[in-house]
Amino acid sequence: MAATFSSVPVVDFARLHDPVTKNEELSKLREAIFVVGFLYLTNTGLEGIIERTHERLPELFALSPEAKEDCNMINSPSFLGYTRLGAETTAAKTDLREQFDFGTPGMKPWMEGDPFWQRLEGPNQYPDHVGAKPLVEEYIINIDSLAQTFVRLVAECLSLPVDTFDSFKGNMSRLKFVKYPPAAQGSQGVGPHKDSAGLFTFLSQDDAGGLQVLNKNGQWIDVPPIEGSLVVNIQQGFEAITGGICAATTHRVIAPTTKTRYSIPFFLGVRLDLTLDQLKESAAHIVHRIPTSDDRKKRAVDVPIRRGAFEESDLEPP
Ligand SMILES: O=C(O)CCC(=O)C(=O)O
Ligand SMILES: [Fe+2]
Repeated sequence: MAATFSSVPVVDFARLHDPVTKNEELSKLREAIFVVGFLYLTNTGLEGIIERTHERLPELFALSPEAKEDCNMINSPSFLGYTRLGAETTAAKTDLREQFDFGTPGMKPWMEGDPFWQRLEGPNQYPDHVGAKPLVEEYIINIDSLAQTFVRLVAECLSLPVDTFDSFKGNMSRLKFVKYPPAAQGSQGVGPHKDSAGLFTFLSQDDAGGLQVLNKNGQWIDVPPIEGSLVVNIQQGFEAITGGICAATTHRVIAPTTKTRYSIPFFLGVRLDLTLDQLKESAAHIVHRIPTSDDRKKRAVDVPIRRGAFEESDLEPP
């Protein structure tokens, strides 16, 4: 039976940078990437900006319905802006959450003649609230830099050259502010899903709880809050470029019953101009470079990949 997990491992970002502890921490990271697809990242140095941002969320969500409608996502071809409570469905059920979506600042509006995929990269719609724009921009700059460092550490833990994944980064990443109001016991905050369009997610959750991940035995495992940490998970974009070896894990949020849950996920974007052929070629190349003694690589080339982006026959033999 495939190795599975009963809790989400903790990886210490500071220890990944200390020459004395680096190798030990890299092997924890490797195990988390291969077996769980989720980990807590602690000691990131972003605790200050994360705390300051959480402090501002209640007032942003308390803006008038008109102020929020003014920046409704419906106006944005890039799916950026506000989504009201109950407007989103996951796994055929309504999610009980309200959210603001932002993208990496500086994107130009799509123009006739631009490639069609570029419509997904566009300018933000900020709520009309003092300090909202600079806060979002500061958060994105900081977390984007952490995310890029993290991806290099992932390459290292897989024994790949550190820059292996650099060229897969997209022009635009996404940041969300999310509010889950209290609801009846067992209600769906967000239904079971895998994060899709990017490489990795970096989530800051408050102390309300409710996040769960699905292990390979079909059990839901709690991801209780650890103060100051980020919960990091693999997205399907990364799963595709690693030929299914590093798989995205299904997760969900059970709505809180007594207090509001606020969370801040950041989705590191993948390049949107990759063709399927380029993706297959680079995935085969990456899988090929992961040491042959590795069990998971053997599985990736031996058996059909159920959750990968393509069939086993596309991979080179080890
Ligand atoms: O809000 C959370 O804690 C998780 C959100 C999530 O999984 C998502 O938006 O993809
Ligand atoms: Fe998610």
